[in-house]
Amino acid sequence: MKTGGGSDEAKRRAGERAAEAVEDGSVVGLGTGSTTAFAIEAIGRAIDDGLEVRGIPTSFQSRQLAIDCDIPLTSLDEVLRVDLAIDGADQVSEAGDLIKGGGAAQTREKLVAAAADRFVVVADPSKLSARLERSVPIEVVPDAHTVVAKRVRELEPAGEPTLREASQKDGPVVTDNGNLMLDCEFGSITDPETLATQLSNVPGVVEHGLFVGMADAVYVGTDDGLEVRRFESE
Ligand SMILES: O=C[C@H](O)[C@H](O)[C@H](O)COP(=O)(O)O
Repeated sequence: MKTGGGSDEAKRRAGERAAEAVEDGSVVGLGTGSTTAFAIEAIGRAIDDGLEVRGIPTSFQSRQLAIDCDIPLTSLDEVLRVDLAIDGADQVSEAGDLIKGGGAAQTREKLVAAAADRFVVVADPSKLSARLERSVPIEVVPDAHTVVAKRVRELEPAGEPTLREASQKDGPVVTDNGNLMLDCEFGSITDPETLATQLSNVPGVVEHGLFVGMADAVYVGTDDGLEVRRFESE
């Protein structure tokens, strides 16, 4: 599993606090990554104690973990809405915008977050930044990776794309959806909303990792506490 930079204790605090917000009888979106894993495990323990929920996983990883935790699963084909989606982030700006996709899961994560009444992000302080400035992960259909990379270089502001290479396989990372990943460096992103629209408009882009105006709250765990930042999602 990909792991973020923060301490496990900080991640655990954020994840477990988010799990406390899951209500009996609800449908919960199960995000991907090392921070959300703490929330999924806590939901599993609550189910052992009688909580009734159904989960919608956002990746192979979160599905497997949910199965291990005996969380009953459903899908967006079976339910019309998600009550609460819980997910991690690679970077969180002061405005509450996110960069996601460090684990190549942003496409299903965005689907589930967009279907949710409430979207809670779990993070540790290493994820916080005044502006978004990490590279933006973009899932592309395999035939399109060269032309999408060219279009990204031609954007204003221009991005510098790198095809994500697998670490224990020759060749590229292949996503859960059978696609490839471009990590695109834009420097400090001054207008995430415009960049998000530009990227969505490039043919061959399946989904990018900019989540603009989507988070309702960010739970930031630390080694000895927790800060809750609330936002008005669009
Ligand atoms: O594709 C992966 C997801 O967007 C993750 O939620 C994100 O990378 C954060 O993961 P972690 O909690 O392990 O830092």
